[in-house]
Amino acid sequence: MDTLFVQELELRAVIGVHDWERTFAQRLRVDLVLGVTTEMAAKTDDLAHAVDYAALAERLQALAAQSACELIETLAARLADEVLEQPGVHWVRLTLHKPGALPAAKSVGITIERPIEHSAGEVAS
Ligand SMILES: Nc1nc2c(c(=O)[nH]1)N=C([C@H](O)[C@@H](O)CO)CN2
Repeated sequence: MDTLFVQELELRAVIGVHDWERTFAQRLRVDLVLGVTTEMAAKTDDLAHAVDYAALAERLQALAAQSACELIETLAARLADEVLEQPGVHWVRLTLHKPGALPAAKSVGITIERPIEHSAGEVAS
């Protein structure tokens, strides 16, 4: 199994448990590691046989922008489900950072791991 990664993708989302957090979109960052098979993409040199990380990044940014979760756990799970909807993704490890959450810390966040069985998405061969 190969891995495809995206580091520090910027997202914006309404997120947080406090009333003041419900009034504006906060800046978040997400790190992704995807379990993928790359043999066919490498053999054909054709994006149609690869997981398109640019298209995936846009989908995650759009999903975050439309969301309004209270907890980072909830948004992370929804983002992971979206990743697993992509054909060819077998599993995902996703870290969601909320840099502004704790003034005394550089960042806080959560890392979740999900196998394809966790989602309704199908794996394309
Ligand atoms: N486990 C979590 N703890 C907290 C969260 C969260 O999303 N998951 N969120 C908050 C607040 O929204 C915080 O970011 C700002 O005070 C607190 N704890």
